[in-house]
Parts: sequence; C-alpha cells; structure tokens
Amino acid sequence: MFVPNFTVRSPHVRYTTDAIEATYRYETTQVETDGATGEAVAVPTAATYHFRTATKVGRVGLMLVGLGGNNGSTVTAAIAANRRGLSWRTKAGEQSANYLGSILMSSTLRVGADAATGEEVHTPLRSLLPMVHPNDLVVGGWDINSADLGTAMRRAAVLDVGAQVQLEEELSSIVPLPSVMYGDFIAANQAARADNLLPGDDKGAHLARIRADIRDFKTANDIDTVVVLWTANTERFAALTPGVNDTADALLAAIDASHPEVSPSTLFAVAAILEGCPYVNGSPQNTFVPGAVDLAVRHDVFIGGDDFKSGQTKFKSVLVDFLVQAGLKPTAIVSYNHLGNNDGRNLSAPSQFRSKEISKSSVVDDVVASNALLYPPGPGGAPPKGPDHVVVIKYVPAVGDSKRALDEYTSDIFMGGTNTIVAHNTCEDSLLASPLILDLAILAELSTRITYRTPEMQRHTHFHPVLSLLSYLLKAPIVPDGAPVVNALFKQRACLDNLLRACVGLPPENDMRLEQRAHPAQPAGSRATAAAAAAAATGAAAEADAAPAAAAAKAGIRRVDAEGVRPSIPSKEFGGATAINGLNSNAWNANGMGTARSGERAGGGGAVAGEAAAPA
Ligand SMILES: NC(=O)c1ccc[n+]([C@@H]2O[C@H](COP(=O)([O-])OP(=O)(O)OC[C@H]3O[C@@H](n4cnc5c(N)ncnc54)[C@H](O)[C@@H]3O)[C@@H](O)[C@H]2O)c1
Ligand SMILES: O=P([O-])([O-])O[C@@H]1[C@@H](O)[C@H](O)[C@@H](O)[C@H](O)[C@@H]1O
Repeated sequence: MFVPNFTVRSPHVRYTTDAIEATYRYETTQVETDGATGEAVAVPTAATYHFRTATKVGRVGLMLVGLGGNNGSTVTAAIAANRRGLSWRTKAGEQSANYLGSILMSSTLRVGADAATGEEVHTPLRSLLPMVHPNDLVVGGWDINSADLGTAMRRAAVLDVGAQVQLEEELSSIVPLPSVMYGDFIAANQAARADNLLPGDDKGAHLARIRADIRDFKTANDIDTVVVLWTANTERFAALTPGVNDTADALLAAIDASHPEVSPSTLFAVAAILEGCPYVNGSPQNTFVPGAVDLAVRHDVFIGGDDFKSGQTKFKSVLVDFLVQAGLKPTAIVSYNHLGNNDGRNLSAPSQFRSKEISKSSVVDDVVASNALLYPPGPGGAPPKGPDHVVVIKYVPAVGDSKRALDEYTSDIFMGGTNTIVAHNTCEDSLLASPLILDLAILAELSTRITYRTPEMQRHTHFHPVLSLLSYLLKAPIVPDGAPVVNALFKQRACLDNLLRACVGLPPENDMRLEQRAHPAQPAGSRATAAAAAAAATGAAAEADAAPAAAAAKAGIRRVDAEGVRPSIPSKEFGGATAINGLNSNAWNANGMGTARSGERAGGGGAVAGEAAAPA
C-alpha cells in the first residue's frame, strides 16, 4: 500500500502552526567492558529527546562551486527540465524529465502496517518532514571557467540533445561568478580552463568577495537559506600545518596572510560558514581541515562531506557489507574505472588521483572493523588486515562522461573455497552524481530547521555542525570528533530514515514484525490487532483485548465507517493504491473523516484535519 503522506496521532506528537514537535524515547545499548578480564556487559539504556522541526521552508538557494562543470550544468539543467515538465524524443522513444537517483524524490520508506489489513504501508521519504522541492531551488554559483551554462551543458555532453535544445536558452542566461585558483591544488591540465578568476592573489580579499557574492545572491533572489556545495574539481590534500589550519583563528589568519596551504575549497567553506550557510564538499579532498571544523562549531553552521557516493563506490559499500555479513571473507577488491570527462582529466594527475584513491578505499573500513572473526586485530591491538584493495582510474577521453567501472571481489568461503564476483557498470557519471547534489542540499536545509532538547538541556539546539546525517550520499563521510565512521550503505540509510521518523515521533524501523510471528498466528490486520493498536496509541490497551470495537469507540476513535474497515478502494491518483485524494481509505480519526495533511495532498491545500495531539 502507498500513501503520499500521513500524519501521526500520538500523545507525544504535536502539529503547531509553525512546527512539528515530538517527544521521542531513544533506546540503545551500552556495553561495559573489562580490559583485564575481557568481560562485557550489555546495558539497555533510554533517553528522551524533544524534537522540533520548523515547518516553514522558505526560498532555498543552491550555490555551486564548479557550476559550469559536468555535474553543475547537468543538475541545473535537470531542475529546469523538471520544473518545465520537459520531455523529448530519443531513439528509444519519448523521455520525460525525472529525479531518478534522488532518495528524497524517488525512494520510499515503510510507515508501518495497515491497521485493518496488516498490509505494508509505504510513503515517499520526502513526506516525513516538510522539505524544499528541487523544482523550487534557486541555483547559482562560481566557476574558474566563464562559459555560460548553455555552453557548459553542450560541452558536458551528458544530456540528450533533445533536452539540451529545449534548455539552451534558459541555461545560457546563467553565467558563473568568477572564482579562485591557487597553486597546484587542482591539476595543471586545468589551467587552460581558468579564464574566470578573481583578480590578484589576496586570499583575504577573495574571501570577502565570495562572502559578498553569497549575500548578493540571497538579496537578488529573495532567498531565506543558501546552501553552498562544492562540485568543482578534486584538489590535492592540504598539508595539515600547526598555526595555519589547525584552529579557526589560525585559519582566518592564514587566509589574511594569503598562506599558500589554504585551498580554494577551504576558502569557500570559510566564506559559507561566516555567512551562516551550510557547506557540502562533493569531492574527496580534505577541505575540512581542523580549523574549518573549529570555525563551523564556533558559528554553529553545518558542514558535510566528502565526495559524492554515486556509483562504483556505492556498489562497493553494499557488496562488501553483504559478503562480510554473510560470514564470507573478502580478500581482494580491485576497483577499476576509466572515464573521459574533465573530472577524469583532472584525476589523471597523481596528487588529485591520490585524494580520490583515499576516499574510494576507505569505504570498507567500518565493515572490516565490525567482524573480528574474519579480520582479527593485528599484533598488539593493531588494526586488522583487511582485503587487498586496489583503486584504478584511467582517463580515456573517447568515453566522455560515460564512466566504465569494472570491479572484482574475491572472497574466502567455506572449507578453503574461493568466490569471485565481477561487476561491470557503465553510466554517465554526472547522471548519478546530480541527484545526490539535490539530496545533499535539501537535507542540509532541512537540518537547519530541526532542533532537539533533552530534559537536561535548557533550550533546543541543532545537531552537531558536522552533519554526519549526510553519510549515505558520501564516500568518505566526515563525522564529529570521536564518532565512528559508518560506510555500510544500508546502515547509513537506516540512520537517516529513523532520524526523520523520530522527528515525527515514530519508532525506528526494526523489521521485527513480531505481530506476524505470534502463535497462534493473529490473522494479518485482525480487528483485535487494529483495535489494540488504536487503543494502545491512546493508552486504553488493557481494554482492547476484551472488546475491540468498544475500546476503539471509548478511545474516541471511530472507524471511517460504522460497519468496520472499508475495503481498500483503489484510486486512480495512486495507481490502485488504497488512497483517495491523499487520504488513506482506512484512516481513523475522531471525526470519522479521513486524516490529511496540508501541502502535498492531491488537490493541495487544506489544514491538518482532526484535533492536534496533546502537546509533547
Ligand atoms: N559521479 C560523479 O560525477 C562524481 C562522483 C563523486 C565525486 N565527483 C566529484 O565532483 C566534482 C565535479 O565532477 P564533474 O564531473 O562535474 O567535474 P568537471 O571537471 O566537469 O567540473 C568541475 C568544474 O569545477 C570548475 N572548477 C575547478 N576549480 C574551481 C574552483 N576553484 N572554483 C570554481 N570552479 C572550479 C571547473 O572549471 C569545472 O567546470 C569532481 O571533484 C569529482 O571528483 C563526481
Ligand atoms: O562512482 P563512484 O566511485 O562513487 O565515484 C566516481 C568514481 O568511480 C570515479 O572514479 C571518479 O572519477 C568520479 O569522480 C567519482 O568519484
């Protein structure tokens, strides 16, 4: 069953005029270990979080560093194409604009089981909380190359010509702002591209200009929130240098002194942080030197990165997790690809390749560390020896943006056996990365509207400025100091889903389905189950077993019709799903009406029906 959206009825969730407030009981397990005896004691723990999500989204701007690149021009073109509902002829037939590859626009999550039938109920991931629609993003940004976006789109050769010709005029009106290029941070082969640079080499003046660009963009477009996102070329790593980039003050002083180890990506990060804008790094370099993190914490501004996790590496983070979770032991991972776009050209230089090699290699570290049976610690507690892991990237101009990726995974299996899995994938790299840019920007903006408070805290506050919530979308996720890095893809996704669920007071998805394992088995969605669930939600659980209908009635809840649960009524809007005009035909409420939420309901408009739940 699919529902386009839903509301939560709980004494712990409140929908106010400008926020969703939820009191959430966070349950986890702490383990007390004794190094001397090796004893470990697991202790279930619980804590209360009061979440508050401001529901007014406002106008959101996305400023891309590298706007004229394959990713930058492609994502900008895709937003325009979707906004206009474009379609175009291809040799395979008619193609329409879409947001495939965006988890917010094209993936769902399980809300729960239908109260009447027990059927799984799914909803779009984006329906959990109010988010900006990508069609409404206002896009701008910078590039070291002056080409307008119509020219850049043609140069990228990523989108079908049928789409390009319809978009060219609109995109040609977008011209990247001048940017900065320092030393050897990107490959020397990029120099010919750099005809759009800020004058001089005063990094302090450049910082001031970029900050002014952000403010001007906000004002000119009447924008409430700007997200700045790096999709420019991969830089070499900056040398971590005490007194230069180890603290916020050192970094600011280094910029004023135009220190050569301050990279363009770090300069943009500082500009965004000082302007209060979330900053996301879509490339693998160490933009977030300690001084940049220190500055983000000081200003309570979100930073996220590193390196879009788009295809080959996303696949790797799934396959290695599957193998290790299956008790099989990967012993070798060979990850080869070649591509012919400008990214590939930049990565053909050793220093820039090294940045990418690091991000593409680190993605299995958490899975290896999770299984000491397969990968025992080294001598003296040294890290375990993981699988041999080779990353190869070759630049082959002829293939353009159509990256060819070949992977070989060799594993030890039962009784001395060996298993080898070979995978090949081909795709336009930018068509995998562009939807991630949208998800990163939308989640970064959403995060600015989420605050939480524990009973010990005086007031609500944001999550830690290092926004590890974005990890699912990134190869080498940055996390707050001391926090573990999680790379396993479905663990990252579960974290995101469950955190959004917590913001609306829903428990984490645990896939236990205990109600379906009871014995004697309860018929799926039996009235007793539904009434028990309804009554339990209102604290009348004890009566539900005795007289389901009476209990449900007493709890002030009436079925939508007195005869019991109305059979699912397929609706043309949702392809036969049991929803009518955004209402779930089996919806319960105090007024016998379907419960709907304003906003995206089919036909739009309308306030939240039914009474607001008791305050959190
Ligand atoms: N699937 C993917 O495409 C993918 C996945 C993960 C990461 N990435 C990373 O995303 C980045 C962009 O990829 P792409 O394919 O769009 O590359 P691209 O070379 O087509 O685009 C990069 C753009 O950045 C510009 N640029 C370089 N330095 C700049 C600076 N200092 N300021 C402003 N603009 C600057 C270049 O002129 C170019 O237009 C690369 O770092 C790449 O490694 C891409
Ligand atoms: O698909 P993925 O591995 O996530 O990411 C891609 C790499 O495979 C490719 O080698 C590189 O050129 C791209 O910039 C991108 O990083």
